[in-house]
Amino acid sequence: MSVAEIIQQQTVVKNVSADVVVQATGVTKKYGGIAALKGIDLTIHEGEIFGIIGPNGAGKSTLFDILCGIIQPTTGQVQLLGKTIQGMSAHVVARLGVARRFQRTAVFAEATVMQNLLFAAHQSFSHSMLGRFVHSKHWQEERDAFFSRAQEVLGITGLWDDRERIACTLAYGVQRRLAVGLALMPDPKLLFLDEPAAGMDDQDSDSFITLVREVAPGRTVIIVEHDMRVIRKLCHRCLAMADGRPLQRGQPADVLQHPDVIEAYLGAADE
Ligand SMILES: Nc1ncnc2c1ncn2[C@@H]1O[C@H](COP(=O)(O)OP(=O)(O)OP(=O)(O)O)[C@@H](O)[C@H]1O
Repeated sequence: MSVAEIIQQQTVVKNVSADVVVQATGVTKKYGGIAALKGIDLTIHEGEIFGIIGPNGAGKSTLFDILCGIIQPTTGQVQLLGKTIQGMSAHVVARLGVARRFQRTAVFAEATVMQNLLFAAHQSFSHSMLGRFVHSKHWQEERDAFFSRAQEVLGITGLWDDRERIACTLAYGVQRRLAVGLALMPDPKLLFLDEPAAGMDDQDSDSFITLVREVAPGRTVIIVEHDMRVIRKLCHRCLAMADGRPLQRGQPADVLQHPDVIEAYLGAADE
């Protein structure tokens, strides 16, 4: 069975099991006089790899930041994994099982790959410094758990042989792999990837697509991406935006050839 057939089949399965993981209703965002989002409704189901696309200034990053709780909408509501996230700090949202891989490479440059993963794990520590002394047995158990999780993530991301290498000495594509590894440390149910393929050549982006496919089972993945090749190959569905509004949504092949979407990209290119 071809990859396209597998994705097609997965899409059909997803439509049957309609467990909603992300629900945004009437989301708007104003920055002073600028309306970055003008009313977005969005439903994403468990297990989907969902893309958000659109020309520069369409509002993708603003929507993405709102969906993962980094910024609050001006009006409207967002539910993640069944919980309304209004008023929650990004840290509390993360505890729901949400992880974000940032647009920048986002690794600790002078630390080894393994140290990077362990730092990422410590950021999600359930004990404060005082708590670590009071619950030292639990802390040690947690630390051991982080170490085994880091080993798992090294395997998943194909970074085992690089585990003792200093992050800044890794090739660009490998650093990006590590950045995904950091986001995978808490084993999130919902994984947000912000322009993961930016700056990659076709070979790196193909290997990145394979990685995301491998880590996707059991999670929902949301990607903002300019590279339409990645969207086409990876996503089950996508939302195309323009000027703060939804333009089209559906399977990438249909959305990308829709005249309104083509027009939005051409219009942006003319500006
Ligand atoms: N912090 C901010 N303050 C003021 N205006 C903002 C801010 N963030 C975004 N905007 C404006 O909101 C609109 C949408 O921006 P946003 O970054 O969400 O678009 P985008 O689709 O992600 O664009 P790009 O692909 O270039 O990153 C733009 O007009 C932008 O200038």
